[in-house]
Amino acid sequence: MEVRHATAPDQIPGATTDWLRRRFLAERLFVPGEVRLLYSHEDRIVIGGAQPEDTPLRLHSPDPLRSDYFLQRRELGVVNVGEAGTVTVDGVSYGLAPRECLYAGRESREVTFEGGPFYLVSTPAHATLPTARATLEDAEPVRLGGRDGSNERTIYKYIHAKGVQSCQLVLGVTVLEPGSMWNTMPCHTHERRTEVYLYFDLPPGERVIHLMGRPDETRNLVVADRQAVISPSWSVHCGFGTRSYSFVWAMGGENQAFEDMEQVAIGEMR
Ligand SMILES: O=C[C@H](O)[C@@H](O)CC(=O)C(=O)O
Ligand SMILES: [Zn+2]
Repeated sequence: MEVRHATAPDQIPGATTDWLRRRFLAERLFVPGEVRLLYSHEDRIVIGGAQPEDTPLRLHSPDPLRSDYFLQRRELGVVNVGEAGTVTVDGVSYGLAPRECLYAGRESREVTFEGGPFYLVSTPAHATLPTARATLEDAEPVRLGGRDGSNERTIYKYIHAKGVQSCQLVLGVTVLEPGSMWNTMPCHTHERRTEVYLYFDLPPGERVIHLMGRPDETRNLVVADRQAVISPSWSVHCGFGTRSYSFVWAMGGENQAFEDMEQVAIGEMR
């Protein structure tokens, strides 16, 4: 498991493209036949990809966690970013349609994956909450944006204060309409949470130009399908694609108040 240290905004001026990509972009989470994990010290979020081939894959507990099993002190969100799939938690199997979500609570001992592939996001957990599946309908889809802004999109909230319960994880999926390019515009920061975006449903030859950094000191990352960007609390996170796409957004930190964000007017951005 790769471990990444936390960063500070004063490291951004002078940063090279390569440095930015090594710190903030996860390029290879999805490898056939593997569960790949990445530990970020930003709110101790672990992200990963599970891409089973002919045999099911099992969630292991890498040494940096120093735990008997992965979810001993953690909770987990799983999103199917591929075709139909099944996630089994301690002997109970949950079928997940494309873009659907499973929450696995703390102290779940055995998690296995078939089909998918699946994107994984985990945060430390102080309590044991029930494992639960969330379908697209459960998420009470909200339409946002419009044609004028090239940002017609539907946001599905799965794990949040009024949905599937968790200790700190907040997670959902946003799906852009064909012909819509922009996500999260106008953009924001949230001083009390780290957020990670995993872009998916993007055709192989296409890219998302993701903007990050302080509002008045932005940089871009050119992101391919099934790559993730870590946004520390001080960083904006928004982007536009060369085609429409979907993304999983997931947060961990001080609170779960989705609306607790600092809005950034486009005129403040540099
Ligand atoms: O803090 C919240 C997140 O950045 C996302 O929910 C934004 C998003 O999905 C969108 O505007 O499309
Ligand atoms: Zn956000």
